[in-house]
Amino acid sequence: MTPVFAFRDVACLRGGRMLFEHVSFAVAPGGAVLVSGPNGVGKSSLIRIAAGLLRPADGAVTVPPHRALMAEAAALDAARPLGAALHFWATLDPAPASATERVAKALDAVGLATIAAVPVRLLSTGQRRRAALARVVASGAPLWLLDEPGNGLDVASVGLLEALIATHRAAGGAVAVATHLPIALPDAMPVVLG
Ligand SMILES: Nc1ncnc2c1ncn2[C@@H]1O[C@H](COP(=O)(O)OP(=O)(O)OP(=O)(O)O)[C@@H](O)[C@H]1O
Repeated sequence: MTPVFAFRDVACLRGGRMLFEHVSFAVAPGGAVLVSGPNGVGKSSLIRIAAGLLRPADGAVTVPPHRALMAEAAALDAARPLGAALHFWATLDPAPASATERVAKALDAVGLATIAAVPVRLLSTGQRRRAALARVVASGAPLWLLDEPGNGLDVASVGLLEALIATHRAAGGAVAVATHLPIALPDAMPVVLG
């Protein structure tokens, strides 16, 4: 198996404190990692290391060059209409389909197509989370890094999230989910911190 996403003996040091050490896993295309553990153990930090936003204190990280991160902040321009805000980022993705096509499909997939013209600042909390998910879907990235993706989502939207992850994996994509909420992630590799 050639892993698309792997940690080998990774350690994370933050604020002078060793959060975790010797974290190892390897995921093939279509695979998933489920990162769990109590508050403050370093779940978000692990995701940030995978995203390239935080340097590991030790170990080796294998990730594809193009990956999509869904974290607490949606990183969408609050003043722009939702569709335009997503389009801005989608034009930067190295994906074969056009940005316009990817954004339209992603908005449809998360059930926000009818509010594409609404400014991001007017979205509800759950809609904002689904917009962040649309950003991930539109990216076309082979690796999705999802930090607490279920936060702020209602039951139906969590089902939607699970279905989108399943579709991504069925197409050969990989995913890492850090969460303290239950999520259906069949055959995921568990990474339990703390
Ligand atoms: N920039 C920083 N500098 C120093 N320490 C930090 C920094 N960011 C986070 N930490 C600390 O690192 C620890 C782990 O934080 P992290 O957000 O990775 O945990 P988590 O497992 O995702 O927590 P939660 O479940 O509460 O979201 C916390 O104690 C936090 O205070």
